[in-house]
Amino acid sequence: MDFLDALKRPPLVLGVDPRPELHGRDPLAHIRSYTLALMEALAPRLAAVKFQLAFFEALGPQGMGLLFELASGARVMGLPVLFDGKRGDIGPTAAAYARAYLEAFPGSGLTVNPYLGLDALEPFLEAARRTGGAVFVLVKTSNPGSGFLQDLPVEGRPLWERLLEALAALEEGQPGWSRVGGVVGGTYPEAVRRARALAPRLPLLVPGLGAQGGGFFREEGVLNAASRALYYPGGRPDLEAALKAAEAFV
Ligand SMILES: O=C(O)c1cc(=O)[nH]c(=O)n1[C@@H]1O[C@H](COP(=O)(O)O)[C@@H](O)[C@H]1O
Repeated sequence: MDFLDALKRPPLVLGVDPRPELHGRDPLAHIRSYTLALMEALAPRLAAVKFQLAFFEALGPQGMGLLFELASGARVMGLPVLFDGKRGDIGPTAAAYARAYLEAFPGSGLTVNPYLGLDALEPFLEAARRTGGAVFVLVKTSNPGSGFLQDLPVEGRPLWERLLEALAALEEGQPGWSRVGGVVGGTYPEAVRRARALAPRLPLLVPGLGAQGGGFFREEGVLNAASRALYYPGGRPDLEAALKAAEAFV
């Protein structure tokens, strides 16, 4: 499955960030059954499922096994899988991260961190080209302090805009959507619109919908991601409420 197919689906991404304390006495078993049921119920309304690696890593080795099972389940349901790991390192290590999450685990998209520079992004991009994947680079993140580095002026423009333009240049000359995307927080609506205008061929992952106060964007190529607002509507696992929440968005 090519991750870019996500862009032909409804523009909503289910974020899976499981908190074991909300899942009763056998949390892993409940996270497994709830997530599978939720993905199945929401599938026609979703572009993709985004698994936040930190929450699975925090569950230890069994959590990583569960991640593999749930990501495989999503693929069987025909849903593109995005791993949110915000990885980034020197070339050979970046290549190992890319092998891990775009090949060994059944993902086809991965979030990455651009702090090491464009050469360090290349192994991710190379893996994405080979596997039909996509790489989403942190551009303007949703958190209140993101401006400290990301808004720094560079030749009169915010750093994140310069980064976005450099990312757009990576896949120049290729037809269709780029395999490099940008992450722009929905808590900064002006930045989402500006990013859409500056890099029209880049898929944009826009997290922050709902719980962080971010809105829903209908611009082409925008994937709106919600974790708590969809996975724990009302603050707990609730299939019916999640379906209603998804219906309200899409
Ligand atoms: O890359 C991300 O997905 C991401 C980028 C960003 O700028 N802000 C952000 O919140 N995220 C992730 O999106 C999810 C947001 O969760 P909710 O606030 O519960 O919807 C978390 O998994 C975050 O790690």
